Amino acid sequence: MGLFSLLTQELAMDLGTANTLIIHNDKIVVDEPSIVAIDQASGKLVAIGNKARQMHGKTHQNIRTIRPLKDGVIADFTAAEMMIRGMIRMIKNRSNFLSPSLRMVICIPSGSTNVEIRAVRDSAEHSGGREVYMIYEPMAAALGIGLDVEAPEGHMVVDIGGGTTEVAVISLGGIVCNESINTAGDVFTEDIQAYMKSQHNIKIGERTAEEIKIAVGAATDKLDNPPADFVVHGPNIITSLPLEVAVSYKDIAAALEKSLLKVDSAIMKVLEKIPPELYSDIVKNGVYLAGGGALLRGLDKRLQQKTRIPFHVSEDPLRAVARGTGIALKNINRFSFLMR
Ligand SMILES: Nc1ncnc2c1ncn2[C@@H]1O[C@H](COP(=O)(O)OP(=O)(O)OP(=O)(O)O)[C@@H](O)[C@H]1O
Repeated sequence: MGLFSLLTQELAMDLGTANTLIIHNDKIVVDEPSIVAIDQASGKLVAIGNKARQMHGKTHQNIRTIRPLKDGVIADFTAAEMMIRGMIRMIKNRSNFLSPSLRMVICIPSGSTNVEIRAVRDSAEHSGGREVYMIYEPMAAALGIGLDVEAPEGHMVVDIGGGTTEVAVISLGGIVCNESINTAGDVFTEDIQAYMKSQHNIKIGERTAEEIKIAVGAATDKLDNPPADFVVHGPNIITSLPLEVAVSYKDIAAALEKSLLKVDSAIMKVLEKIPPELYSDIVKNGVYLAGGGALLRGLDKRLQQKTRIPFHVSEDPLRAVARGTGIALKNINRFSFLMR
């Protein structure tokens, strides 16, 4: 090990609205929900990641759970810094991680403003980052999927995260055209809460709605292998008495339809903007789906039917962006032109 590598530690971070992943030495060393629990009186950190998530919706007045990111960008600076610091500390606890000088690559939504980018950079620097580089999420997703982003060939990626859906066409190491909308996993979860209230008179929390989405979430009401119904318990919104409701994937497809139409429309907008030479590459190569939203059952089939272009769900879509950020870090000189 050279002196440089002893003095400089490197890590790649997928700082997401829903989940934060850190790659160190080519391994995912942190994979935690992006949430912290704070003591209201002292302002001190009580829990982070999974532990804080377990408290979400169950706290008393002295403890507040905060998700520091909203719509893909930092919404609460103090909480974001606490979270980044705490997650970096998790690596230190797991290994002999020294951080005299920390080099970090962090991904950011392609629609970020300069102020939002500055916020991520400041938070990373305050958390110990000496050299901080940024890479746009769709570019990281494409690298993580294994696409040759430098080739003179069009690749299209749709990354449906917790806060944003990013649609981008990449060629020659750059984003040729893109759309970024705030309709993604968090909105799908809210749709399910609203649907359960309006259709079944049952009140459910964010965590239960997310469980339903994972268990029976679907983008179409015609699935070849439908999942079993998911049974939900909660209070009747009128009587407050306990209710039990069996939710089917068809219910969830109906609940998500309005939001999925917005995703369809973002994809159509990008397809309309693609230069013809790249369009034919995309028809040939297909479009890659990444992010947790890619796991919605039947989403690839739905999009394929709407566009008549093949859609592929990438391998381990929840980790594609983190993998790509790690690849960018490992090849920092080669990919410096992809970073800010
Ligand atoms: N099996 C599943 N089906 C549907 N949605 C899922 C599934 N698993 C996870 N999700 C959703 O995926 C979202 C998280 O995805 P991901 O980790 O890619 O987002 P993120 O990187 O944190 O967010 P962003 O990129 O918007 O900042 C959450 O809304 C989560 O509920």
